[in-house]
Amino acid sequence: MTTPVNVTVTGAAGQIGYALLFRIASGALLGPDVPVKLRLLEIPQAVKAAEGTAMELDDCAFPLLKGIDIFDTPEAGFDGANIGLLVGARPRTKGMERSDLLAANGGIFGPQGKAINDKAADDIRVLVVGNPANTNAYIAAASAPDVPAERFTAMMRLDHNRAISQLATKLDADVTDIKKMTVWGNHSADQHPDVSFAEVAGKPALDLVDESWIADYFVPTVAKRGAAIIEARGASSAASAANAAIDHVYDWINGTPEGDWVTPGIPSDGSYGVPEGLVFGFPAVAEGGEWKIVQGLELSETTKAGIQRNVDALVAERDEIKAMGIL
Ligand SMILES: NC(=O)c1ccc[n+]([C@@H]2O[C@H](COP(=O)([O-])OP(=O)(O)OC[C@H]3O[C@@H](n4cnc5c(N)ncnc54)[C@H](O)[C@@H]3O)[C@@H](O)[C@H]2O)c1
Ligand SMILES: O=C(O)C[C@H](O)C(=O)O
Repeated sequence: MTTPVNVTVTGAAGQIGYALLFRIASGALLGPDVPVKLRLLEIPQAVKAAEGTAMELDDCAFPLLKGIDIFDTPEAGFDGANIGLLVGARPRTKGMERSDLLAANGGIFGPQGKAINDKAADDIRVLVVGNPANTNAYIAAASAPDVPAERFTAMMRLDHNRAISQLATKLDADVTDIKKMTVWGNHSADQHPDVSFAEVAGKPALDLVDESWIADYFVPTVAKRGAAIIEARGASSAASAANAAIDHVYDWINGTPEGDWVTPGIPSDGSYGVPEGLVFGFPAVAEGGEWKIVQGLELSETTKAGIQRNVDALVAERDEIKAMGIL
């Protein structure tokens, strides 16, 4: 039998964890022939709830699920991990400044990065979902000097999927007709959703929608969708976030379809003027388990400005965590 892949999920007892674990166990993360072992990492107070979720996973009798273990230290949770889904994070609570949020998450993603460095399998691939996802991924990567930085990624796929859905709705098109969508930058309201290169059933999207719709509806709707979901549900997105995490990892491992690209948050190699190392949403294809940034795109002034806005925001976060001595 194929050796099971060890998948560590942090924040396993949270709402994204609950939407994610059953899909991983069903084979959606890696494919219908790949057995998995789940390693659930939680804080001690939430271990009991994680045990409840594990009982439910058992009760599904998933053919591909070959084991579930629950841990409350990163060293144990990431021991032998092939895939790490870093979902658990410190949410912003009332009265908390942005710097407090960065400091609290630095205290989570620094030690988790170190544990990945020391304990994970050589082929470890990490997706950070917990916010602020791009900077948390940066902190984890910087805390794992022995792991290639490009193995640390942040989730921009939810923004990418939201952008596809908005364009499809506007044009009454099928989502599968939309290719080459891009969301540059940070998973925050600063992000720059970009239809410049998108195609709809083979036609340039820019020939089908006008500039005012893009600027006044599309960009703010996609960028503020997370807040709109919170407003409507009274809780942040969970199933759509879990779905995007599945899409990101599935494509990373199995490759992106020919003639299309997706948006992962990946450490910059300096492409498009983004400072090296910043974890940034880029148009990218996956081949042989590696993300490759799509090169040679001719950027409009609007796209260049959107990229710069995100660079400035992420550089500010990076400088802030360095000033706080987190790295
Ligand atoms: N990148 C994205 O697109 C995206 C989308 C939606 C949500 N998010 C973020 O994902 C994160 C999780 O969301 P949720 O709705 O599941 O939150 P949640 O509060 O329901 O669950 C978070 C879980 O993480 C656990 N946790 C906290 N610190 C931990 C640690 N050090 N180690 C292990 N587990 C820890 C908590 O005990 C809790 O069970 C949040 O930061 C949220 O903002 C990101
Ligand atoms: O958790 C949030 O603040 C929102 C989330 O990142 C989302 O985009 O849905």
